[in-house]
Amino acid sequence: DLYSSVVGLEKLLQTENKIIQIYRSFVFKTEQQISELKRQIEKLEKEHKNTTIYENDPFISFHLVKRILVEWAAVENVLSDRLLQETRDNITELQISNDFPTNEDLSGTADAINLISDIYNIEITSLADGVMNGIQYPSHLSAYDCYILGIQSYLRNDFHHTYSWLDEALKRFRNDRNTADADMIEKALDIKAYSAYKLGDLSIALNITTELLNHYPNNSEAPGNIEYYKYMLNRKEVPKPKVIQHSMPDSDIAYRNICRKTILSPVEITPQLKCHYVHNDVPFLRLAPLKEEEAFLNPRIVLFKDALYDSEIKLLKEMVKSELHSALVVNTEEDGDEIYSINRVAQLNWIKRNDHPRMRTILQRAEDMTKLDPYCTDCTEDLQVVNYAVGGLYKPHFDSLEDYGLRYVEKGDRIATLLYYMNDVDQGGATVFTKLNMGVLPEKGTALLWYNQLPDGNKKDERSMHGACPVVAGTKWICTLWFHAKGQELRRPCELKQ
Ligand SMILES: O=C(O)CCC(=O)C(=O)O
Ligand SMILES: [Fe+2]
Repeated sequence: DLYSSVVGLEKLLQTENKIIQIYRSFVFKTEQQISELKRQIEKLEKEHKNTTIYENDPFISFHLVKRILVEWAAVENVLSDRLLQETRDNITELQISNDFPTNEDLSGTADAINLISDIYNIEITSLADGVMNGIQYPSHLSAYDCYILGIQSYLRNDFHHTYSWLDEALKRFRNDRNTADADMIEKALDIKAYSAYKLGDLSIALNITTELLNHYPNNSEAPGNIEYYKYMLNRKEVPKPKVIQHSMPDSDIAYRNICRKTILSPVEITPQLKCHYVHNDVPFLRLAPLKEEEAFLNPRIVLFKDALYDSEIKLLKEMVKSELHSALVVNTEEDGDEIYSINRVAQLNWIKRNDHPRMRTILQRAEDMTKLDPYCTDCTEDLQVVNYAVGGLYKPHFDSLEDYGLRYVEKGDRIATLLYYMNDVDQGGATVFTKLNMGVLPEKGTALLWYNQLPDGNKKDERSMHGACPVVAGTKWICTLWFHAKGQELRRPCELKQ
């Protein structure tokens, strides 16, 4: 998908530019043809006007026949179909390229907007006004935009959002008659009524359909529907909503609740959280100590400031940019196969430790922070660089691979996660720990460190469940280094004790 990463969006922008160029070129060439056409018509018209049949001209018949048969025929050729065909071919070529958005991109962007509304509890009207959690953004949604979002939600059988978006679209069409299109309003009323019916509200469905029939007396469906709604209402049976309300797992509820909070660090423990400079007895760190900040005490979760430098961030982004691909997750139901999932919307790529000489310094600092060994084979995975676009998220999960079958056993489990934030996110995108009721907002250059295994290293720490809240505005870049149990035997026992 193109919409779910910054790189994809850059491609889309280039694609749009190509569309502009194709049509501009068509217009330019057509204008040239038109002026050539004018020139030729004027020339032949002049000759035509100068022709008098009764004049003493020996060539009169030759000229007249030649003009009509040869010269006017040539005029016809100036208007070539080729230009139109060429333009259509260029557009088709673009449409079948990988850089052209698909219907999935459109529904994906609509899903992202609906998700932001749900997770952050933002009213559709406020969202459409570009106001998100009290922040006014420069961009907003038109009546037509709301209509399209309504149709997209409808195609997903998501009648709640369909109803809200079409309601909003109709309000906006009413306020701005210029953009109102009669067919669109008719369709919006029709689907809005149907959504109300699907949501189990027959009287609203009846009201909207009556309004529909008042404005569009020729609508063929409305009379029958009105009759049906009246009949159902008279039966006085309370109709059951036809939509299945999916019950949210507890972890999702906790996730949503923490994502909504404005202060993510738990008030109860904030006064106890300390920050200090650490040198871990490393001579270099005595000169340039690490800045460590506690984010949680039990289990211990810490932040390191300046864990990644701006130049390194720039380098890492450049290294992955051209080859980002959609994130996969391990499928717990099917033998740990990797699958696409709505639980993780992001694009990523991996960097090997030998891909660039500067990886050495980055790993050196990782070692200083974690006191774990990042160099040995199987001690860590490659560095995973991830980009989330608007709506990008990672639902609550464990990094520990305990539940995912045997294929990871060789390396040992992921005992610790070191997550670097590569930018400040305009809004959203916090990392939240659902069992701990706390979260951390991305801050450029800062790294977050936590343990996924209990101190004895043999079992997943249930408290390590975490997720990434949806990005509301801007984009989010992170990179992650997972430390595996293998190779850490000498470092782990004492260091992970609390
Ligand atoms: O993006 C985040 O904040 C969390 C990412 C994460 O949990 C992961 O990649 O495993
Ligand atoms: Fe994770």
